Amino acid sequence: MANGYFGHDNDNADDIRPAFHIGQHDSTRSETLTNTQYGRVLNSGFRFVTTPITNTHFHERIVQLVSDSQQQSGSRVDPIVTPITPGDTTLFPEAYTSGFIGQVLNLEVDYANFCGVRSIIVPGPRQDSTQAGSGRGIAQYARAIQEALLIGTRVNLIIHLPMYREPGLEEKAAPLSISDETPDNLQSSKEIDIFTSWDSWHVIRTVCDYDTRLFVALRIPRVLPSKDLQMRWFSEPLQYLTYCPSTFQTNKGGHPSLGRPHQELIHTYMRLKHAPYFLLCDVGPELQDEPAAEQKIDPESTSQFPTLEDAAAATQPAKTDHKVQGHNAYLAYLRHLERQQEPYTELELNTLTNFQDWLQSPLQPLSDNLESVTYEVFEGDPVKYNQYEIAIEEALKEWSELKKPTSSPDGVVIAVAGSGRGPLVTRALQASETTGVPVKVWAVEKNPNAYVYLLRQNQMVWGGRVTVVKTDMRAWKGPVISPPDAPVAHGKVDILVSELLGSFGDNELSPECLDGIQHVLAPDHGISIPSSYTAHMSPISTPRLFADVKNRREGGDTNAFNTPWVVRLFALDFVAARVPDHGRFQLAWEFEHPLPQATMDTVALRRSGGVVGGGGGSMAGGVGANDHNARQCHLTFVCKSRGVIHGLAGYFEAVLYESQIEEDETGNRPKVELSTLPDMIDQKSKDMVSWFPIFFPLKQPLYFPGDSELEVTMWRQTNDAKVWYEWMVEAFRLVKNMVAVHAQTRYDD
Ligand SMILES: C[S@@+](CC[C@H](N)C(=O)[O-])C[C@H]1O[C@@H](n2cnc3c(N)ncnc32)[C@H](O)[C@@H]1O
Repeated sequence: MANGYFGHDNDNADDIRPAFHIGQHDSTRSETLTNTQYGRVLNSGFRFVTTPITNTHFHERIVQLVSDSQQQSGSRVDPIVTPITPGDTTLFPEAYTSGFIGQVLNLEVDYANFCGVRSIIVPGPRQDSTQAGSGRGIAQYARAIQEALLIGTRVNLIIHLPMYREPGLEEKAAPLSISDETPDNLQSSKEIDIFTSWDSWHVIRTVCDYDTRLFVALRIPRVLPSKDLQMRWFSEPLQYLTYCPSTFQTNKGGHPSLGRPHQELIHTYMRLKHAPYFLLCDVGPELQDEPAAEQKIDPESTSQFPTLEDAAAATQPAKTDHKVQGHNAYLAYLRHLERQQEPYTELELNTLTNFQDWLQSPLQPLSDNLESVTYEVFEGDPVKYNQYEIAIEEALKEWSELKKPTSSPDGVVIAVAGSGRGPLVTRALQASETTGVPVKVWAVEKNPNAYVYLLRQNQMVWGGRVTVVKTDMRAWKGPVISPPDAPVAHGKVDILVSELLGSFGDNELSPECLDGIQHVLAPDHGISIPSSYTAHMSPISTPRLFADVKNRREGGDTNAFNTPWVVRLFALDFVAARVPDHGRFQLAWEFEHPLPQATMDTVALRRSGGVVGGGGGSMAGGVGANDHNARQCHLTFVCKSRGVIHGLAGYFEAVLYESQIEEDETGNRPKVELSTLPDMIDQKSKDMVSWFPIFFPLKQPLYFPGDSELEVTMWRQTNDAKVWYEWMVEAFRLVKNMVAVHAQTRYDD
């Protein structure tokens, strides 16, 4: 059948794709479904269905109450709503599907909570706070949701909101009172501000203090907004994507379908680890032939609650009902899209999806001794090691071409500083074999357990070609070059290979360790792989991570907001625009190795206490021997759309080796590099997963208006005993001749 989405697909059955959970909602439904009706909906292919908590009887009762109260002129006291009666609802504890609620939230939430309901979809506000005259309404709405979360202690509240307010398409509901009506002149603006609906959500969740039981059901419009709004919603806790028939277009075969932008949006959103469910609204099946449950229970019998048996009997299906449910074209189309989803790659299946937005404390390989299994995880990513091997190969080739001297008569002396279980040692030996340049390899490691492993590797794999040394690299005197029976003499190293990099480059103290071993490097021709590394950052909106960090702090981790977390950032919105001179990702600072001799001489002088007055010693009270590794940056990010940030995403790049011979037509020398920057990783080290980004959280989310500048100041602070980061973000907006300022300051120790 052409374009009917029934066909078999030829995909590989082993491919695993994101699964679509598709439910059904009927906006005209006023009663809980009977078992038969429920079965019918499930039989037509839906996985779940919504039910109202209360019925029209309840709604009419409330409207009447409001109207009576308004007629009592001068009355400023709210009418008292009597409790829900059996006539007000067809939801009983044995029915437990999710549902829409209307007015009088607390009563309904409380009752639903009693019935065992776990998810309640609450219609969102019909106007947004940024629309004139609506601010108070949103505040009240948010306050009501906050209270409902307290009352419904086990339910998730899911606020149904449009992605943006499509002009003329907003639902028109009968207002409860005259004061709820909006004057026409407030609705007639021709300008479309697409962020107003998100603004309302932001107010609601802020009032609810980022409660982790608060979610969004996002109504998808027929015309999608710009990508920045799509990504803003992507970063929010999405529970449902709701689609009405009006969202779909009709294809040539007369069947509902979605255009390319919609397909791309679904593709993006469905890569989330906790992907949203689909809710198809008002697409059938028709269930009118089944008598409504309400008709079987006398709405006036408010004094007598039916027994569970009576209620169950009243909702039994009619025995004569044999109507077969038809094919649902909307559902079939979504199933078709499900089959079109890209299968997960090996990398996504095994690593990336599991780690999405999962906060990890950064490793401290200098102060802690890593376990074998941690090394095994490192070794699972070949990309990093391939890049190192290429860098060593290039260095050896050029060593030979430039006829550089070697520190040993046996060949180029390579020391792998911080060898772990030895993967870089293996790569160094391979590079020597590939290039034919002889090498003498030393493996230096301070972890006593990894040292045992290295000794075994040397016996079993490297054929005794490596000298293994157990020491802190900063205390190593260099390769022993004297014969066993002569007084000990130390030689130099030609190529110092290390991998001490953290997610922000320098955060695992690579600069401090490499400074400490630099004295073994051959002074004139010795090189370091890596030769330099840089830290980069971008301000981000990550409401879920903010809630996670907040919960950790409330759970007793008092340093949760002072910790830079390692995390595979995924559900995030990069709020900064890409504009000339102010990129989305900006360079914070750089480290280079080896350091110039003059710097090393100053460090030595300070350490020996030889610098007195004028420049010696740090403000922190030490001798200042590590002051040269302090850094500071002040960066300006431009934000076109308004939003909120929850922290800074940190990345790094490293130059492993830069050619000393070749130059391209623009005078640049070819480099072997690593990068974790989202816009560079594919070019420099595709598929590398050894490092996830780092997240520097803010203690309070920082809201900024449209056309703002975010100014980020960060420090790498150091005294003689430790290294730490401090960070601060300010938002500026130019208002005629005035400057509006918000500020945040955070630090880590
Ligand atoms: C990130 S791991 C890398 C290990 C290995 N090169 C790899 O790629 O699998 C860093 C290693 O450096 C070692 N290390 C860190 N600081 C050191 C120091 N000051 N002296 C010696 N080893 C050190 C750690 O014990 C750890 O084995």
